[in-house]
Amino acid sequence: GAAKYKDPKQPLNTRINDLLRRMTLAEKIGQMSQIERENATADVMRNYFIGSVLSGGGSVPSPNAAPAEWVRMVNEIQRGALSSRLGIPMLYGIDAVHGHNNVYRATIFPHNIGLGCTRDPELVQKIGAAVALEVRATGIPYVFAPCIAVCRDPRWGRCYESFSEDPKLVQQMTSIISGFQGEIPANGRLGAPSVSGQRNVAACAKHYVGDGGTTNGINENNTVATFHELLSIHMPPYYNAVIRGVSTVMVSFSSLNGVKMHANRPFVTDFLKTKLRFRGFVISDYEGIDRLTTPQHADYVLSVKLGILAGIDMVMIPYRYTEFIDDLTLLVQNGTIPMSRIDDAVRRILRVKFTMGLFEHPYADPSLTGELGKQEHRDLAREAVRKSLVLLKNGKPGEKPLLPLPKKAYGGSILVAGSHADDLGSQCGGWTITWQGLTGNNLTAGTTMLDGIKRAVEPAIDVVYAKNPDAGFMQQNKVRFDYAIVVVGEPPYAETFGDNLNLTIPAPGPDVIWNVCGSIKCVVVLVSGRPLVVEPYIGIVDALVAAWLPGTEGQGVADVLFGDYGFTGKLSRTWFRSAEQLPMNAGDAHYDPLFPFGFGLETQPW
Ligand SMILES: OC[C@@H]1[C@@H](O)[C@H](O)[C@@H](O)c2nc(CNc3ccccc3)cn21
Repeated sequence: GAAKYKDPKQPLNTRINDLLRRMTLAEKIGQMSQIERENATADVMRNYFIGSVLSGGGSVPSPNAAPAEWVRMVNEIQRGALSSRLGIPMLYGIDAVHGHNNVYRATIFPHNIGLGCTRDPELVQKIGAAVALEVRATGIPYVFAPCIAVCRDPRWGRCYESFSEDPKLVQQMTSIISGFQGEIPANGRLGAPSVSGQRNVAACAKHYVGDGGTTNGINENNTVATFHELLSIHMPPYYNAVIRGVSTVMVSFSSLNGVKMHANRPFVTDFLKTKLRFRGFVISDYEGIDRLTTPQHADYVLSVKLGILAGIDMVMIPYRYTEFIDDLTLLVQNGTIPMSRIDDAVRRILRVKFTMGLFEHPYADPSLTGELGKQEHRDLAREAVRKSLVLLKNGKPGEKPLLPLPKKAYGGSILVAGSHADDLGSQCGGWTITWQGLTGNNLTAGTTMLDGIKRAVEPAIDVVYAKNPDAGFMQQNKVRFDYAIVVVGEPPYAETFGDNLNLTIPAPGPDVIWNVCGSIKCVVVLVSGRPLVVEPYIGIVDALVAAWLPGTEGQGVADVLFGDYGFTGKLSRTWFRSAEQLPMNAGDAHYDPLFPFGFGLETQPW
């Protein structure tokens, strides 16, 4: 009859063993290779037995491609993979780190720093489930998310990808894994990968381990920590991820006490695989093994040897896949890498593919294309925006609170000022449509905060928008406006481009605050991937709101500013006074924040 591995009624391990014993070394090494989609022709897939394909940030079939075009592309690559001798389906992975963020018209949710402020793990689980549907709408079954970093220094360019500085809060937010993958089955085996069905996706807990603890927050740098500090700060979210059946774990570019994680066998193999009993597969980061040497790729045979022997099972080799395959083949044939290591890697990869039903459902489900950007998901994102906002000041001493704002301004007009009030790209931040993100309003479908404000106020109210009002404008209009909403913040950035040692509000934000708030009543809304230096302005503003990176559903900000909902958000990380204090986290001996971890004023809805 049919080969046992093709029979879904066979026990999982029977299928794995039956397939593994049939595989040549080339087919095994092919399964361990993940290449960039632009190289993934049907011929390459078939001839190199490629097991996985990725979209790097911004890698799309065409600009503003519709779901149907994504489906066609993914299916075409899959056809190539299935035409190989054993017909092992390929696994397509993409970064869906705050919605399906590479895809035009996808719902973009608040980045993780804002989700941490909601203190709502159930909401975050629903977000995972919604994102899974939007990812499946494009025929993709695997996401490089969630980032479960515990960011300990906001000078790190990726701090917004971290739910919190507090490991317990990050542990709670691993609920997103159960949203992505579905809940583990009652009889599930601890550490076994678990994807419930074809409306779920395989997830990836990243970046293992200590990515959020590097010195001065320098991206991809060195985390100095005792074993106790590591286990009490950076490791806890991985316990929860493994218990929740996370299918994959991505290794961090960073080092731990001087040892590169991509070459760290004691942690990748002995701790994660043996001690924590993780039974999914470990994937490298993008050219992560190349970066084991300085300069990167200086000794690729050594890189391959160290990475694979450390316990990496699948290697993200976007372009140099033939070199990887040749070098690994050589290392196995000359006995440097035992076949048992290769077999462990392939078993783990096959376990994920069999468990998630990829052999039975290798192609996209075209009935799901309508899930992308669905209004129901946008409403969920709008709720998340509302709950992510943190109210840091409301009313000057001895004065009544400014928020919630009245929807009818007595003088008939309000001022909205600042670059970030009408900039969809900036309110989404990095990892949106492109790797680094974009400014402006043409990148995708969404609602700016200005749009939201205009919809929230009474029709008769005149909303005047001035991106960068100078002192003259304010002088001429001193009595015209009842109050102003000033929206300023950071430009979009990702990874190392976001590393920043001073954390001040970029120009012309401070000038806008001085000009507007020095003249009329104002609420400042800060759009940023982390706390910034605000102490100099605290006295002059009437109210201050941290909005983080809210995503496409900007009207969630107006919902709370105008009292349809109350402020409930609580800081997911310490708000420092100046960068000279950093790193400074709750629990530290010297703790002198402007606003402490957990702080957040509340308002009642009208
Ligand atoms: O996009 C794949 C991975 C991502 O999952 C990791 O979290 C992140 O560390 C990561 N960095 C790169 C390298 N940068 C890059 C991004 C987009 C296109 C090309 C290179 C790729 N990736």
